[in-house]
Amino acid sequence: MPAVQHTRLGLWDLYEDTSYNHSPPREFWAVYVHAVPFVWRMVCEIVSIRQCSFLLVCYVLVLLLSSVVPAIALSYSGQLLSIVQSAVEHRSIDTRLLVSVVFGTFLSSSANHLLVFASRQISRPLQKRIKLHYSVHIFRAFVRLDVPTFHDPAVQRQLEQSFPSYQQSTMAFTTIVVILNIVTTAIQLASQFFVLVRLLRDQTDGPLLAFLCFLLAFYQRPTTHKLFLKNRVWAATTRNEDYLRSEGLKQVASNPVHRQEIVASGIAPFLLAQYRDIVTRLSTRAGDFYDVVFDDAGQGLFRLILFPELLRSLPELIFAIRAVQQPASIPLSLASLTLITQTSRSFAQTAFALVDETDSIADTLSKVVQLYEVAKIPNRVKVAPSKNAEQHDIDDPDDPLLGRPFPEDQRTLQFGISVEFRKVSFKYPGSEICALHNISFKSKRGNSVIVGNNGSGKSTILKLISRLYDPTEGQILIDGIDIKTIRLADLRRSISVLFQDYSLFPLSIKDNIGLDTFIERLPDNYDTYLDRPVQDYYSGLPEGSTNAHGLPVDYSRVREAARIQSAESGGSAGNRGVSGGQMQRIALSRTFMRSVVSEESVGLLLFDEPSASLDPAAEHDLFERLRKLRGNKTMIFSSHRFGNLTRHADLILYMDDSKVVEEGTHDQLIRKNGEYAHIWDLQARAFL
Ligand SMILES: Nc1ncnc2c1ncn2[C@@H]1O[C@H](COP(=O)(O)OP(=O)(O)OP(=O)(O)O)[C@@H](O)[C@H]1O
Repeated sequence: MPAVQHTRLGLWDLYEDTSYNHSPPREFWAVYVHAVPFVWRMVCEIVSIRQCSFLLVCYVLVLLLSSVVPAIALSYSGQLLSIVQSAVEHRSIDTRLLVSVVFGTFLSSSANHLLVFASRQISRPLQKRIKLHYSVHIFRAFVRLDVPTFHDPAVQRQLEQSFPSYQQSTMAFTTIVVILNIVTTAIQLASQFFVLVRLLRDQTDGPLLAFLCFLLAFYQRPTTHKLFLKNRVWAATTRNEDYLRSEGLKQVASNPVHRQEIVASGIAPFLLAQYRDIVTRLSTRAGDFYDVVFDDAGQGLFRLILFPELLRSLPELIFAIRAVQQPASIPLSLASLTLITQTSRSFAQTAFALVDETDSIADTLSKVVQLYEVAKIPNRVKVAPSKNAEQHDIDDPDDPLLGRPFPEDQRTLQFGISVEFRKVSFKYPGSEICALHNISFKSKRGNSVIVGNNGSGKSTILKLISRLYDPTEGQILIDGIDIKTIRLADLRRSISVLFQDYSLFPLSIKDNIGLDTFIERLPDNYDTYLDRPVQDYYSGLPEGSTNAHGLPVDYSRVREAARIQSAESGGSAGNRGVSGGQMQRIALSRTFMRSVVSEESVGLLLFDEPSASLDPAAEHDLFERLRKLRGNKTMIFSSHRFGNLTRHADLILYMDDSKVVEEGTHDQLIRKNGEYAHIWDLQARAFL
């Protein structure tokens, strides 16, 4: 029975599923073994990128060459010291040997510089190509997710952790570098070990010292907090009201969306007082989760800082002790002692580097695994196997051919699509409240309107028809076919929808698919960006302050030169001077364009409050256009307004509290004299 362990860390509650906790050695090796196929896949992908195989081979060669240079240099400096020692002892010098050693030292140092230069020159284009390739991989990982999956906080967190900086993702290249570093450091270590053994061959304590350095360095790894072991499953949350409020207030103060409210209501001093109060109350307890975890990990510090230092001085220490114990066994000259300590130290440093890298590779490897695993997060909205249709082998849930083709005859779409709800109930993910409760209706081809109070479930019906979510219970039929069995791409192609909470993309109006007269008045017409997807950058001096030379800081000239709009000229933050109603018209145009351009493939149009932000003339115009556009297509509206829309509707659903309470045409519902008739009466009276 898997157990969840609860720990309090400061203000935070940590919940850990202990069934994932393994002993450290198993944990350590599992990361490596699990990562092998993923790394192999990554290397294959990199090699298949244009020119990357050539660059990669050059890069590997350069690194391999660089890894043996330190041993060669070490061997030359050893020989140099021997020459000095024999010169001191015998008062003579072998000039030819000296020249060749000096020349060799010069050559090895030049080779080192040259190789460092070459590796930089090769790594830049290699890194850029790999980065471009993986930016497409990451884009796909994001764009393929459906609504409930994407909005799941756990999935959001995984995406954040796997792609902390979307544009800057150099993960794959870093992995290659880390792996190659391990290989080259191991070669360095082996070659230096060889030089060391050769140099210390005649010393009684030489091999012992070398062995000791190697062993100690290998076991001396930095400690990791157990939470950051790669296979653990945990979540941390805080319920501290003060902390939540302080974070909320910080966002209120920093997010541009709230500025208008803060200024207009003059609440800045109130917010400040509130924030100051809370921060004083929280004092040092306030902190994000990772701050608390690192405070908790403090005890590893002694081992981390003190011990490596001790280890680095170990050669000198041992030799000093040996000198006291057995003066006859230690090297006699200072030159020999220097040679031994220098070589041992260089060896130990390389060994340390190897240990550090083995630790970082575990981290890197698990990121490679994440890079591929995140791209496979299963979507919640799945195509179900249908009884009558031929099913594909469900190996790839993203296969666009999965499911039943719809419609079987494309020509039928021009006559519209029927929609039927059978005992449908629905709760939004993570919500306990029923947004729809046991709803049944049949909207035949034609024009239906869903009306009702705020929060009664109108928008939710449209979201279920477009299969953003699946019902918690019950069944939805599209032209008599279970919606879950229909091929998703076909379903989406045949439905065009305008949501109440529509969003316009941070792209040009053209890209948003726009068609309206006010666009001509915008400075760049259709090319006007609604919201700039790229931020402008400014130097750190605040506008209106004075710099160190006493000059007032004014950005207007650089702004003008760079053609950057300031907030005053109406556009650096938020949308570029487009009103709410105009935004809605752009969104409507998008829906219209889809229906006009792909007239044959769209059979169902869904409109959620399409005229909420429109002026009366624009609203009239909208319904005129809809009438012309509609032909025989099915249209389903959700609306608060009763009027022409409901009067001519083939079916009206009146909703209250997640249920359909009345159903019929306008005349039928008026005759019934229920809720619909009551509201109609209220709205009509407002015009008397
Ligand atoms: N994403 C969501 N997560 C959780 N609950 C939601 C979500 N969206 C809507 N709800 C809840 O579902 C219920 C129905 O909402 P819905 O948006 O369908 O109502 P509506 O009739 O369209 O309202 P309105 O007239 O205000 O647009 C409401 O109680 C709402 O709070």
